Amino acid sequence: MAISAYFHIPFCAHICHYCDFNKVFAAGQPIDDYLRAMDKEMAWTAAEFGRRLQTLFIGGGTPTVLEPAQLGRLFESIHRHFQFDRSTAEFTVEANPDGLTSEKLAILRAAGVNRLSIGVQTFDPELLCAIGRTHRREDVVRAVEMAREAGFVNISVDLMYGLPGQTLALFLADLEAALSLEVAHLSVYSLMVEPKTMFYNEWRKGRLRLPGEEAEAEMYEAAMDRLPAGGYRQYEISNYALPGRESRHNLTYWNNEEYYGIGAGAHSYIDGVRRENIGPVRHYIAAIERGEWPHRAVRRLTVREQMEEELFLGLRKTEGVSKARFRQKFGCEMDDVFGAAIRRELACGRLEETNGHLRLTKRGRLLGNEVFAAFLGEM
Ligand SMILES: C[S@@+](CC[C@H](N)C(=O)[O-])C[C@H]1O[C@@H](n2cnc3c(N)ncnc32)[C@H](O)[C@@H]1O
Ligand SMILES: C[S@@+](CC[C@H](N)C(=O)[O-])C[C@H]1O[C@@H](n2cnc3c(N)ncnc32)[C@H](O)[C@@H]1O
Ligand code: SF4
Repeated sequence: MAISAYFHIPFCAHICHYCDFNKVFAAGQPIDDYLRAMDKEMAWTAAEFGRRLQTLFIGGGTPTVLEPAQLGRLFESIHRHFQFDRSTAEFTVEANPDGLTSEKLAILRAAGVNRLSIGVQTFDPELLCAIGRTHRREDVVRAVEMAREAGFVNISVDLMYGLPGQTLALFLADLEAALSLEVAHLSVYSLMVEPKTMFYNEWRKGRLRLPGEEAEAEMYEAAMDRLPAGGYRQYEISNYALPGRESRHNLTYWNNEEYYGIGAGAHSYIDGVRRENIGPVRHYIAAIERGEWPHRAVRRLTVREQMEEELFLGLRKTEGVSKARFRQKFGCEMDDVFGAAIRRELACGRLEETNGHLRLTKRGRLLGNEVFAAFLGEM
């Protein structure tokens, strides 16, 4: 059976003030050793769990900071260890708007990459500076143009809201600018202030001026109104797509299906077991060079935990969780397991039932975390 695979490239040319993903400043890093270590992890993974892939996602960090020759080696490894059908597999690479070149884009296309996810966050020059991004609005327009010239049709753009100093008016302007790009897919994330980021330090010192909960909710609602008016369907709490352009890779996560995670800090889910790889680059390389799987944590989920994940991940999708799929996977009814919490959330209008699916209402989407907390409280 074909499966999804995530490949992590933890290097960035510059570190953004909000980012808590597994990444390091690229200069001086043992990138070639890292790619060799990934090659081994790919070989072990393919031998143990199978070679056939249906979706591939190279994320980071910034995969496109790799030099052309390094990108070539990464793709050579992927093609040597795994098999996928170029015409049907979804193959995404993440990129920043600056630093993308037509040479790199051509290498991606030649390797079978057919989806490009560009991190834009905002188009406003002052906000870009405030969050530590190095690109300008012109870079975004040029990156999208260059990607199209290279043959990319399936392009996605990430935006963020709730940024320090961001107003509803500024965010509405970002939505319009994003719409004018006419890309296939938009992800719209609310800023999370996470430990070990520059923003967290400022926030602790009381120096980070965030828009506040109410303004943030208004921005979320603005996206939920404006993007569908532009032809995009919201298919997940933070994701919007033109018809047929939903991210199949990310849907494997929300459908609680299996995936490989290769590289430092990558997560995988296979046969009911979640694994998290070692994060620090040198420790990851050292484990592999000793001939050991680079795992930091391995946990077999109980059936109960698998059911909870089916519910929580599935509720992120606009269509919700399918009751029939739940029955098929677990041999029992969702209502028998979570009945009391479901009934309460239905009664207060944060959940609804349609076409055999349980899903968040529009209000529920706004209060997503509270709904999840209500379920967890019950458990
Ligand atoms: C981890 S980055 C990797 C891709 C690429 N380096 C970039 O910056 O676009 C992927 C996306 O995660 C989102 N992101 C990162 N940190 C975040 C945070 N603290 N809160 C919300 N979204 C965040 C951003 O929208 C970003 O585009
Ligand atoms: C925030 S999402 C952005 C996706 C993008 N909006 C899209 O539609 O393709 C991607 C980020 O999630 C993280 N990520 C995704 N899958 C992962 C996995 N299996 N293990 C570790 N990190 C993962 C990576 O940091 C990656 O840069
Ligand atoms: S947001 Fe992207 S470019 Fe910025 S530090 Fe995180 S991974 Fe690197």
